[in-house]
Amino acid sequence: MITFPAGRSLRIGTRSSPMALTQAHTVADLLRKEQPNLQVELVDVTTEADRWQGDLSQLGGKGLFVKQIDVMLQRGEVDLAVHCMKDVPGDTPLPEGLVFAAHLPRDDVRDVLLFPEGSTLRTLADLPPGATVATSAVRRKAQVRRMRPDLDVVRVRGAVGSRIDKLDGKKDAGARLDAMILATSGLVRLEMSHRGRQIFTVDEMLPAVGAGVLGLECRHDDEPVIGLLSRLNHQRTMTELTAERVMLHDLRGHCNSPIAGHCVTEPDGRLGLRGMVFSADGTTLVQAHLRDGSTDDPAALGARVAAELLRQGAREIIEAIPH
Ligand SMILES: NCc1[nH]cc(CCC(=O)O)c1CC(=O)O
Repeated sequence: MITFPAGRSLRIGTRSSPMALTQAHTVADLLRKEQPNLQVELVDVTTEADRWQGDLSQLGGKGLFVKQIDVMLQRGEVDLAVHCMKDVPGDTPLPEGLVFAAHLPRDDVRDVLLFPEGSTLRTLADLPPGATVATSAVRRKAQVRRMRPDLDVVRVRGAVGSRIDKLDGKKDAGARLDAMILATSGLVRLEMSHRGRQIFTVDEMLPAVGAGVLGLECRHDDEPVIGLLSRLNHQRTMTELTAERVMLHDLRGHCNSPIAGHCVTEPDGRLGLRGMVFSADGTTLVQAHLRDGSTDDPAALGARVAAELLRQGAREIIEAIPH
């Protein structure tokens, strides 16, 4: 076993949003538990995507949140990046020389509905016809439209905390929002889970590929860091994530693709993977669910589900969405 050199400090590159900082601190704490006298340093990175206030797809997609930190990692300016796997693009290979050395145990994958502070509403069904629901993900928009075609789904951007401020009318007065959809895991990380009302089941709203998974990325030749990180790896999460990401890759989803994918280890020990591809308005949808995957070869399951979705016309649906 390669031990981490005494005296070397580990630099974690992180965005300065509250959620990114919480995630970086969580990883720093886990690493210090593995190696009690480890020096960990957080290096703040403000990405172009953090500064951009417009539609992310115009800037090049949400992959930009990870790209800038990846460049610093390649240059050796930081040693470790903590990425939400949901934000790691599936249609492009990992940047040269970088590797995910570990994935933490998956958090809650489900999406959750919030209402403005003080509202007595509890579920999507409580909203009056034509009410406004905010979300930035086409995947969520399409699935809301399936449950409530009468609702007006509008885009919202920014860090989770500032989105909630918008919902509460504390920002952008005028753009009244009646409800908002966010990731449960994000709310939990920000200690705001008390704001969640209806948690959607995965049947109601299939999660994004990689939802709730944090990936720890480093240089592929940085053996001391790889050795340290690999002690934090959660095998089941890694296996399920592999099936989902192979599916995403085979679908060649672009950053704005309305693709959902969720893999679970079934009680019988087999892998089950469900995938969905939606048109932007949610009116067209293809789906596949295979439950006979082997944990020894999650990639094969991902490829089979992707092939089934493509057979049903997924390519045409994906290409029809502007990107
Ligand atoms: N797109 C932003 C983003 N990236 C990861 C999460 C939450 C954590 C996760 O699902 O991994 C969020 C916030 C949200 O979607 O509400």
